[in-house]
Amino acid sequence: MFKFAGIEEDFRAIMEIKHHSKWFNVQSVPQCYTFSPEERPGKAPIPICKKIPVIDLGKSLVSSSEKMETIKQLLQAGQQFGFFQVINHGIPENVVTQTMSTFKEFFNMADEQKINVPASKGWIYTGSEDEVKNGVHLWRDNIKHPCHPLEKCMQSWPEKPASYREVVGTYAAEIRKLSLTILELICLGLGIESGYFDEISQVQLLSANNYPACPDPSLTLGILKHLDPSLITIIYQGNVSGLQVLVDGQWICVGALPNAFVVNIGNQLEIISNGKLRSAEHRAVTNSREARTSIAIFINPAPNCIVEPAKVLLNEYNPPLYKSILYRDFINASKAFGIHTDAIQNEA
Ligand SMILES: O=C(O)CCC(=O)C(=O)O
Ligand SMILES: [Fe+2]
Repeated sequence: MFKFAGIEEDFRAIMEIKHHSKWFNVQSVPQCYTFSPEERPGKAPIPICKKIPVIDLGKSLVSSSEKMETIKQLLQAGQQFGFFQVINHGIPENVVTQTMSTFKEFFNMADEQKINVPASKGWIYTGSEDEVKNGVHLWRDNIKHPCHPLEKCMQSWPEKPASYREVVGTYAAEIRKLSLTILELICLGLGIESGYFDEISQVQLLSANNYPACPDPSLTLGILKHLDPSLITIIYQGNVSGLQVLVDGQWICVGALPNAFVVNIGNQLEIISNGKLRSAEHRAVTNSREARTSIAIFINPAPNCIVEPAKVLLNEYNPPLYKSILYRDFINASKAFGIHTDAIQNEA
């Protein structure tokens, strides 16, 4: 009995260290996670905004007049908020729930299984300890990797959890179909020739986030205010809200609706629409009650695509408001993917 008492104690001590070694297991927000008063969310409550349109995509299949109505709603939402939600989108609920469970399982794995060498692996895991913006750590862990074409990238995805490749592959394929449907409806609404986006939307990048519960959400952020460098981004946030959008200088919160996807206009679609659709600044905040998982899929142009206002939208009264730019140059100049910008472009 005496012989093992010490060992047991050591074991307990090791378990304690392991338990506390999770960066978010703290009683208060450490200084290195505290954003400046200008950047932090603060204590003022930001209620869920009921005005962000929830668009029933199923209706667009019913008749051509319903389709025209859906297109009108998409364009209005893209102009006014740069954000909308879609329901009745045709993606089976079990595909979405399995994908969320797989990511939760992934983020719960021990760090040794997640840390990797991005250049050789084809996926990038960034734990909060390694992610610093404006000198402050983000309150999130993140994984990024390309997800189209599947046959090219899937074999380089994480091997654990065992279901990762199959489940996330199915999800990515469903999101691809949905994003092409939305882009085609927007295309029709803008009066651009059908199929314009098929060619220009060949890169698809997945970015999943884990935002643990936080002892003081007023001080820190999951993601700082930013614009997406995509055509569109499709986000699933489950039933925990935390996404906020800046509309007319005010932060508003996007409600978490069951089985709905949040869609936002990225700055490449703003350019192509010559400013008719807007890309709105947004951020992710934390909460003190529960962890939040979100899955964002960016639909992007290929690095060698020239992005410019669509020619049919331009005339003497509507001059181009944006210069033509090679997507690679845009990404390199904006450093939209931070230190991983090169790795992500090479892998795409
Ligand atoms: O977690 C979210 O809801 C926001 C994700 C996001 O804005 C991004 O990944 O660019
Ligand atoms: Fe974003």
